[in-house]
Amino acid sequence: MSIPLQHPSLFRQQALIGGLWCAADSGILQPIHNPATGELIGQVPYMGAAETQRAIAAAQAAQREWKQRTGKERAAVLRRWFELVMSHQEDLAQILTREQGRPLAEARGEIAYGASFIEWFGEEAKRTYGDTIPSPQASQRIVVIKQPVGVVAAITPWNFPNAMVTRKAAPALAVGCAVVLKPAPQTPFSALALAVLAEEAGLPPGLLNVVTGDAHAIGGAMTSSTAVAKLSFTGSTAVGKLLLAQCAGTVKRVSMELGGNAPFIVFDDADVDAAVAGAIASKYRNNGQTCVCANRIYVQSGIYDAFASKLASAVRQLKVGNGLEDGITLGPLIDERALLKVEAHIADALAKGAQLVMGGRRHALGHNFFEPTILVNASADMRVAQEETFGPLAPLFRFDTEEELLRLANATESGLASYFYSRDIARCWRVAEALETGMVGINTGLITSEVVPFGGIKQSGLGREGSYYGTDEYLNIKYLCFGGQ
Ligand SMILES: O=CCCC(=O)O
Repeated sequence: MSIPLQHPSLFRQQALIGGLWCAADSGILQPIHNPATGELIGQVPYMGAAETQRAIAAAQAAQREWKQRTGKERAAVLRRWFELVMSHQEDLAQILTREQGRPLAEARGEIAYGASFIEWFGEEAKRTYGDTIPSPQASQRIVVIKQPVGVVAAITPWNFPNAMVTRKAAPALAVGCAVVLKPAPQTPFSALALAVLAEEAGLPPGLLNVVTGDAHAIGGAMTSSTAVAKLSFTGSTAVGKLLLAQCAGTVKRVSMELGGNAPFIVFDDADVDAAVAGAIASKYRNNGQTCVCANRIYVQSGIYDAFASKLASAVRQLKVGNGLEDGITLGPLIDERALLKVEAHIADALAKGAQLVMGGRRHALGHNFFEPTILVNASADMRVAQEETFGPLAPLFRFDTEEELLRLANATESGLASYFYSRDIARCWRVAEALETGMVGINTGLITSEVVPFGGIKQSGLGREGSYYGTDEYLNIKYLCFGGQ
């Protein structure tokens, strides 16, 4: 299958190690398919530990020189990278929609979102400020400086093939680190295209390496290497725990952006139309395949029926199909495993007393398409209450009091995002402070951008990405004590 691109060189079917585009040592290739059609898009090298170790060595060598550059010099390279990404937005979106499935309009949005991290962290490169601390000793002066951690290993997910790469690589490169990236096996082409543009922007060879292939072998080489100072991972909590355990052996710094189970709460005093619009944005963005997507929708009894009926009307307006076609708002799910999980959550909920308002089945279009689904009378004993569905399923739970709601919303090991709608300012503060999540949307269903600290508490992760807090993840703090003053 060929992709009609204005710049065909953006579609790379090789990995990048130390500035060289290369094949796997074994010569083995991994086929990549379009989730909307099943068609073969292309192939990437199926690499393993040996290639990863070479990428780490190349990164280590390149970082020695890169960390000596000024923040202003590094910022200039990132600025060029940002501009190139934006000027190739259409081609990058075409690649992204084919490998990931999201509608083209949404894919263009992701390219701009991804680029915003390059722009933001390029600007922050000039602001890795230190500190001075008044000394308790008259003869001493105390200064705090920040230095790049060194080589960063990054493992990124398939749900944001572009933006999760830049959200890790941009801050790392901005502060003087080098990166070895393993993109998700389903969506390697967006990451490889970003690397093509980084090269064109003048990023020196070896600073951004992209290794595709055997997740287990590549991850193992990354976590066991003493040359890798930091691992940044976005993906499931189960894999995150495994990587955390592997990183213990070399006491690496880690950032973990793991799974969520976001409550979306609508109080009786909410603006119901605004809450419906927020629920559509939060639940159906990327077809429900976002770690901050609403997973459990709690609606207070007084407006439960009105909300359910307005939500159903809004969901009926969504159009399922191949993301390359005009007017499509929901693409396919990523793979068969994703479909099976949505089906299992629906079957479990129906068996335990929920009722279907709409959807509930694989879509007539076949492949990985699923009907947008709404369930009412969901309850705490159902899998939809306890696990992230990661699909277009909106289960509606009923609650009576704020106290009951907080108990239900916080009854999970996840703590990534939460959302609620209310027009009572006192309640807004009270509930925002009581929700056990790293991020809270109040009267909004969309909460992410490059300027905010994205991240979770509980088992949703460690560390923050984006915002000025995001650079600290790639910096070591060093304190200097000047004696004899
Ligand atoms: O799914 C993870 C990222 C979601 C976002 O950045 O909005």
